[in-house]
Order: sequence, then structure tokens, then C-alpha cells
Amino acid sequence: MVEKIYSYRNSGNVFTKNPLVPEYDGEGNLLLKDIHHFDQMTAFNRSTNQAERIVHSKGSGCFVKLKITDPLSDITVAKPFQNVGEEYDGILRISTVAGERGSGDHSQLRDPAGTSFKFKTPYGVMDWVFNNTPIFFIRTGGIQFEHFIKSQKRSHKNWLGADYDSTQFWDYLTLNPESIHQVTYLFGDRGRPIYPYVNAYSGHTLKFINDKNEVTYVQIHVIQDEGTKNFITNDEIPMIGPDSDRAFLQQSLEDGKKFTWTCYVQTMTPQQALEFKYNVNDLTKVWSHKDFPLRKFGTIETTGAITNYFEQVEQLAMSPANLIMDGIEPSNDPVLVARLFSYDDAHRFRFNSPNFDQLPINRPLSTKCPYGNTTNPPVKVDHDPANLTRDGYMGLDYTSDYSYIASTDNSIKFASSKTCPMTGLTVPTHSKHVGSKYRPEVNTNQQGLKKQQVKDYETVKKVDANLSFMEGVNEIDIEQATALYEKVYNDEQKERLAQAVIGHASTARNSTVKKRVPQYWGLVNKELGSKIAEGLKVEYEYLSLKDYLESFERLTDDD
Ligand code: HEM
Repeated sequence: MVEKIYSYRNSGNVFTKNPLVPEYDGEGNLLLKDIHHFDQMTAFNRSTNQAERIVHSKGSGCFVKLKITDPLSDITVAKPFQNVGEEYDGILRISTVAGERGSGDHSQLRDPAGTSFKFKTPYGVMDWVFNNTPIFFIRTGGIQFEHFIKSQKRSHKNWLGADYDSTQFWDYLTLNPESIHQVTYLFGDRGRPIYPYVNAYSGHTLKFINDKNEVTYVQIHVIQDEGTKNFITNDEIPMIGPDSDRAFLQQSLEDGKKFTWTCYVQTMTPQQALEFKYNVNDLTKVWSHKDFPLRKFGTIETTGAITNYFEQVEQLAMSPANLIMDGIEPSNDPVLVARLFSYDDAHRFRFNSPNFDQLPINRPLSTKCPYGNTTNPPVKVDHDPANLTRDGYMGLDYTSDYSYIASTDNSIKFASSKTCPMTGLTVPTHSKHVGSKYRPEVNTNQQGLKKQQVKDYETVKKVDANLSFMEGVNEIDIEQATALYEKVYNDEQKERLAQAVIGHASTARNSTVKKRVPQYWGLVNKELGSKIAEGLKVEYEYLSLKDYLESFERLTDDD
């Protein structure tokens, strides 16, 4: 009979050996057979955990629940949105974008807040990988993303961040003026939010499809019920160090506080999208709430603090592709399309395995238990997910018996329905992948087949095909930034924005870049440009957008 268990290995076998005393021979030589000693040292060497996310590395999390209050069944057949009262457990991860895993939270920085949700529904895993701003800096896709992100991170020249050297931060933004709407948002008070007083926006447009094959263009908004709070105007929350936001979130939840959000969609018909002043595929624009009112569909509330950071937050693998399902298609926004590929690719690298989605925090409800139940009380899942990839490092759950599907009807189907011996619940299996049927005639226009079934296809096609914003910048790209500055910000907020820009850009080490900063802000508002020039002690000449774009000089060597 074992009196005290000192140590154990992952095998779960019992050892009574003192874990702090290594095994040694009679002459004091440590022994190769001391498996605990090896375990300890090898685990330590690998305990830097997995690689950091290349962006959004610093994140904090908590558990949440999404409740559908007002179904969207008239605009989509997507299963998670059909039934009033359905609830999905999930996790929220709030992150900074540019900093490393050990860098400061938002109270220390000017950076958007990544606000991503992973919901486990009976119909599969649904991720909302959103930001706290409804717009973004870029709009032509993954091809712009690395340039932009690298300009916001440490300088490759001296490895200093923008606090000490903001040259590349401002060089990139001022040379890409389509960023200006997002930057006007970022240097407003909301640019330094406090967790979890943040909103979350899809930013991108999605295409919802209903049972009549009608398309609705949709953006999702998740609005904090207590309003957003920020470090600038809220001194009741102590923000004192790099982990202040994370500490505040964790402590509040451990103290029993609940945070809540309301979820809405903004919608457009294809005809409205076609006639829209801006382009629904352009991520730098918002849709007016007056013309496209918010329609409520759900609520989110926090359900608890995290209890294991690595397992629950670090190992999360969010993917915009997990929002795409029957009834929800991506729009042709090039940034969204690039993201559909990028995240899973990043995960395969970050986890050094294609099987990251089998980790407990990432996998669908029904694969944790072969009988389809993960929670207590058990959740009834809609179907047994069939994973069609095989093997690889960390592979655990392959829920079908066969690794192939046939291009014609399969004689061998996926595993038949199983009944859980503990609960008696039956999990229907995936039966969709049954291959294709005999095609009586060759249709050379295969590509368009599915789309042509869509109602109002000609209009949808015109909306989807319009990516005219990809080249060049126009006055239309500045006016929402001007409206935000002039009509939304009050005088105090305007003054704070100017001072925030002056403080930030004062570390730019290149005179050409520094001089360009007020000209960039002059595009938003002439007087704002002049004030920023005064603060930066540089000459200022107001330039129209056309003159601004034609004025660029190459960098001088004085940096
Ligand atoms: C072409 C543009 C973009 C690319 C290529 C891109 C790529 C990435 C990558 C590679 C990651 C790290 C994934 C990981 O290792 O887990 C990431 C994280 C993230 N991105 Fe993006 N991103 C883009 C634009 C955006 C936009 C527009 C938003 C918001 C609307 C956004 C929100 C987020 C969030 C919230 C995370 C953190 C997810 C988490 O909590 O784990 N990204 N992005």
C-alpha cells in the first residue's frame, strides 16, 4: 500500500521516490535510468511552450457563453443561428497585435485589440476572429499584411519599438493613406482600451445565404453592454504595468464579476450593396448605422476565468475559416480571403503539426469523447465530425475509419451512429461525403454552377467582382476619417488625438518621414495637420490628396 505519492509521469504509474532527489550510484554518479530526472530536464527545455503567434502574441482570455436571442433564419441556413435560446460555450482571447508575448497590454500602447471568440456549437466550431475596430489599415490582402505588420513591430535596424523609434511606423502609414480611417480610430481614446471593455467587429463583409438561395451581405458587431472603456479617460481602474489589463480581467472574473455583450448584424441586399457609395469588399470603410441599422441576434456573457493559461489561451488556434459553413460564405474582400488561408497555415507552423485542431481547446464537441459528449451534463451534438487528414505529429482523433473518400458514391461510409453507453445519446455521423453521381452530360461551365443557383445572381456577381479599390487612393478613402474626427470626436478628444500623434511621432528619426506626418493628418483636417506640425516642430504645407500623393520624396540618409 502506497502511503504517499511523490511523483508521477504522464503514464500515471505510481512512484514513491522523492522527486527532488536524483538517483545516484554508490560513488555519487547520477544514473541514466533516472526517468524522473530526464523528464524534469527535458520538459524544462521545451517549456518555452510553442512558438509565439507572429502577430497578436500577447493575449489574455476568459470563458464565455453565446446565446441566440433572435434567430437569423430568414437570412441564413447556418445552423448555429437558427434557434432562439440555443447557447454555445466558448472562449474569448483579447490580444495586442504588434508586441511580443511578454510585451505590454493595451494600457501601454497604441494598437488595435484583437477580440476573438471560439464557440463550440453542436454543429461544429465557430470562430469570430475580430478586432475592436470595425475597419483595418490595409485592403488588398495578404500581400500588404507583412509589410504593414513589420512596420508596426521593432525596427530591423536597431530592434527598437515605436516608443523609441517610430520611423517605420509612420513611414508605412503615411505612404499608404488608405490606412487613415483606422489610424484616426487608433489615436482616438479607443486606441488604448481596457480589457474587457472592448467591442468586437467582423470588419469584413460575409455573405449569408438562406433557404431560398438569397444572398445577404452581413457585418457582425459585438457591443460591450457597459460601453467601451479606455486607459485615457478611466482612472478608476489602475493601469500600472505591462500586465495591468490581464490582471484586471482575471481578478474581476475571480471576484465574480460578469461582463456582457450584445451581438448584432448589419445587413444589405445585393441591390443595396451594388448601389452602396462605398465598396462592401473594402475593409477600410464602415456602413452607416442609419442606413443599415443594427439587428440584434444574441448576447455573450463571461462564464469564468481561465485556469490554465497555456492550455486554454496559448494553445487556442483561431481561424476565420471556422466561420465559413453552409449558409455563411466569405465576401470577396481580399483581406478576408487571404486570412482564410493564413491562420491555419500559421497554426501548422506554430504547433509544428497539422493536428492543432485536435487539442482539447480547439476540437469540435463530438471528438473529445468517441461517443460525442464532452460536458457534464452532456451536450447532444448534431453530427460526428469527419476529419479527412491523417497522421502527423500530435494526431489523436480521426473519427472516421477510412482516410479517403471516393469521387463516386462510397461503398464504405463513415463510422455508423454510436450510442454513448453512459448517456444513451446517439451521435449521427457525417453522411454528406458520399461522392458524386453519374453526370449525364459534360458541362464545360462547371465553375459557375453553384453560384448560378443563387437568387439575383447577376447583381451578386457584380458586387463580388468589384475590387476597383485595389489600386490607388481617392478622396472617398479619406472622408470617413474626416467625419470621425470632425463629427464624432469632441474638442477634448480632438486635442488628445493631436497630442497622442505628436508624442508618438516625435520619436521618428527621419526628417522626411517626420515632415510627412502632419501632411498625412492634414488630409483628415487642415488645422489638425497644422497643430501636429507645430508639435513636431516641422514645416507644414497643406496638400490636397492628389498633391500629397505626388509629393513623396525618397527617404534621405539622415536616419
Ligand atoms: C491579410 C490580413 C491578415 C493576415 C494575413 C492575418 C494573419 C494573422 C495570423 C498569421 C495570426 C496568428 C495566428 C496564430 O498563430 O494563431 C493572426 C492573429 C489574429 N488576427 Fe489576423 N491577419 C490579418 C488581418 C486581420 C484582421 C483584418 C483582423 C480583424 C478583423 C485580424 C484579427 C486577428 C486576431 C484577433 C488574431 C488573434 C487570434 C487569437 O486570439 O489567437 N487579423 N492574424
